Amino acid sequence: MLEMHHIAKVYRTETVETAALRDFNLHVTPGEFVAVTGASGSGKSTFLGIAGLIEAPSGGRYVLDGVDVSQMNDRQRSRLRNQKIGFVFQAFNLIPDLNLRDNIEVPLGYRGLRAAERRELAQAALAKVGLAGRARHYPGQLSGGQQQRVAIARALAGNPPLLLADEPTGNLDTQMAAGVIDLLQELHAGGATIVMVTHDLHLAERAQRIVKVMDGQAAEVARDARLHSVSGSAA
Ligand SMILES: Nc1ncnc2c1ncn2[C@@H]1O[C@H](COP(=O)(O)OP(=O)(O)OP(=O)(O)O)[C@@H](O)[C@H]1O
Repeated sequence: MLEMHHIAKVYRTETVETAALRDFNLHVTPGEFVAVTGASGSGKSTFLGIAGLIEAPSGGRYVLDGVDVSQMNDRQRSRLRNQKIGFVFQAFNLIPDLNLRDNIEVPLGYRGLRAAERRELAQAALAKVGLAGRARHYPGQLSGGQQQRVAIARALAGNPPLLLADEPTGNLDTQMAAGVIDLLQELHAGGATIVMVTHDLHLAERAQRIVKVMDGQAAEVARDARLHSVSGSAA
């Protein structure tokens, strides 16, 4: 689904050159739920920007859902992004003046779907996240956890092969965060491929696999190490 081979990303200013990613390798297979974690400045956002086709890598090869996107220009990348990727952001990014159904329909419009089809997909996505009865409500009438569920519905409405989540519970209290992670786990159980960036190790534990970014490189976190780091037990 997502294959990164020796990805490099260098940011250059007049005086400084920063290697944000260097020899970054990651394979995510269809149906996996992967948490990407790491310290501040380790390169998580840079990874997400490249994975989400927002930025181009400086080097290496990135294959997304069978398509080599390494050499694509901005226009080609953004067209593919609409088809292949559903994004979930920390700040939900819902449009306050649109009701929930219209919020979900916006990106479906970018994909060229007709009105009746958009409506059907939006309603189905709302049902999937348990908010079918709220289609005409506005984001401001919902709790933060519910807003994030709508944002997840928006991300998955067009059935993109890959769901990318950037600190999806960062703006939520513990209980609401747990609900959002439950939902991601449900979607994963239903076959979705999910890559979630989080600095929170407890949340990362809820994923099927954890990858830690250190100094611009990805390392698998072994299961024993995970248990040890969270519970203090190597059992
Ligand atoms: N646009 C940019 N221009 C210059 N340097 C950048 C740019 N974006 C990121 N960097 C640098 O690249 C490195 C990786 O940054 P990145 O934002 O990917 O880390 P992060 O793990 O997401 O951090 P955080 O958890 O704090 O968001 C850092 O040293 C950062 O300063």
